[in-house]
Amino acid sequence: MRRDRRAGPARRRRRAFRRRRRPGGGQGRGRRAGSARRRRLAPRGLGGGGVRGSLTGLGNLGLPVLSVAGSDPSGGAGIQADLKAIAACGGYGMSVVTALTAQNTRGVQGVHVPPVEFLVQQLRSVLSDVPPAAIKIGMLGSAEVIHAVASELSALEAAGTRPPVVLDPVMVATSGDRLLTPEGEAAMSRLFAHVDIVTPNAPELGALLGDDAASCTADLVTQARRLAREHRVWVLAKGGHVPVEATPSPGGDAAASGSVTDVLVSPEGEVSSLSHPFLNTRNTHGTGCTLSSALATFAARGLGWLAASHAATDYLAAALAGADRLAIGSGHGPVNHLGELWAGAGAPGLGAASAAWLRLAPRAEATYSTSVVAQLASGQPDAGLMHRYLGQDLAYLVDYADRLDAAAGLAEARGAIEDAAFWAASATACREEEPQLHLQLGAEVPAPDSVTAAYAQHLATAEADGYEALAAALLPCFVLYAEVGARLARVLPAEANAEARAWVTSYADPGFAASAAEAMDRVDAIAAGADEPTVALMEAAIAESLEREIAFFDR
Ligand SMILES: Nc1ncnc2c1ncn2[C@@H]1O[C@H](COP(=O)(O)OP(=O)(O)OP(=O)(O)O)[C@@H](O)[C@H]1O
Ligand SMILES: Cc1ncc(COP(=O)(O)O)c(N)n1
Repeated sequence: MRRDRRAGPARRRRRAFRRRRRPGGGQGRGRRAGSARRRRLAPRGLGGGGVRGSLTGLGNLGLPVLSVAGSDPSGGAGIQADLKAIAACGGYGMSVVTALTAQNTRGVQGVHVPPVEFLVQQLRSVLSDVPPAAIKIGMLGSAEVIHAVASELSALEAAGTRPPVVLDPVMVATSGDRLLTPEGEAAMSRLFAHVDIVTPNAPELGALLGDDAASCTADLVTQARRLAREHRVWVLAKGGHVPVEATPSPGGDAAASGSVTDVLVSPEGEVSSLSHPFLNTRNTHGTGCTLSSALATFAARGLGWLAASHAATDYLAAALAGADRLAIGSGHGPVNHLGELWAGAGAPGLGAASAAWLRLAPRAEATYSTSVVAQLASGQPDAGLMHRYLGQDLAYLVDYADRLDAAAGLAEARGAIEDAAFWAASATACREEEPQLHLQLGAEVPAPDSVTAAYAQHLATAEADGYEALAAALLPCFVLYAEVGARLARVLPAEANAEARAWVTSYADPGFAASAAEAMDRVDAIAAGADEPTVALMEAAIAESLEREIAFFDR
């Protein structure tokens, strides 16, 4: 399929966040969780707290959730992550800042804890005006801060107004940098009497118990039960640091194989496991912050701790699955907090072609199960299969280049000179450049088979429908190949053979990604000038081309 590496850089980065099917049917589970509303356990020692009801006309959306946490100026963790997660999960986020960090995706360069009196002032300002429906506590920084927060919570308890409280006992960042003084670590348990649920990761759980970090789920369960029993508190012990058997596979935004298990233990010692596919991504900065904020928000919305834990881990799994599409920073990037929303409802300003492609993302996942892509991902594609596929691709490219030229002609006729130049340059690359890969891999041009012919027929029909439909029909060949190239580059085994490596290198090329992004931008712009029926025609053409691509890869 054809894409052009010489067609110039994309003007804007493509915003292509794909919706990913949630592991284990997240929606269904969410619905089950919803039915658990009202069964939420009241905070210990309190008369209820609970759901505030539909005060706003938004149902149980938009209830205030307070994050008491540190600031991460790079936006992936701390209050910045919390506010995004709270919003994404349906809450109204508020934040009281405990500490400022100088950090980015590579690590923490500095920590500043402002005077504790000012923290107390912030808390009282917020609490006296906007009683939160739940509170999440994150980075505290020092023992002094811990004591101050404990006192404020205890004042709320005395007044009978403490809402559900989630404590993420943040000690060390993903980068390994310390976020709490040793005195603070020792003081952390002082807060347990004033919170409902604690969400330690494995090293934090070990530290809280004066034990080693759990190295398997069974140990995590044992330790979580101990903490829950000793402090009469719910414990959601996170399994992200517990070793997992993982082998790369292509079947996810980040490759998934094996699972990560979090463990929820009630104060009475009842254990529930929450498992999600392990995602082979380095973009895990702020997962703990995100999870605890989501948990607080679902509690604010009236879910019990088990239901809220399911909903929160499902949300996080989806945000993690979309993390690689954000591409923020050079270290451990953030999760994609709003990716599911953008994919579902669309994002403001998103072009019609981009939006159509986002909506098609669940369908596009089928690409990774096709014989050709799955075998390429294994690193050892069957030679016969590749020969057949590459030969048909050569045959396809002949026709595709002609259609690109046709698009150039139609664009020129309308005076769209830049579009015309882009399509024409793409056609040239399609004839002169791309087949070199195929020929290098030993392909010969055969007669088009029925799949290739059907794709050619679809492009011909699109051309007959007009410039807009043709441009739309040409698009998936660019963007799907760029996406497949990028994803396979992440999961290709080190021992991949030369054929797999050459294919993946070719389509993971940044110049090609830029061309695909430019194609998307141009088709978005074409759609922006089209009327509604034409946009509908374009959306249908994109969907049809995707089907043809999937069929093409499945030989
Ligand atoms: N690679 C992964 N794939 C899937 N889920 C993950 C992965 N890494 C972490 N998680 C999930 O993210 C959440 C946070 O887990 P983790 O044990 O890493 O906590 P944490 O150390 O507090 O997070 P952070 O990375 O923010 O420090 C858990 O729900 C865990 O299951
Ligand atoms: C302000 C702040 N709070 C919490 C974390 C922990 O998040 P992570 O462990 O993902 O770095 C962080 N890095 N920064």
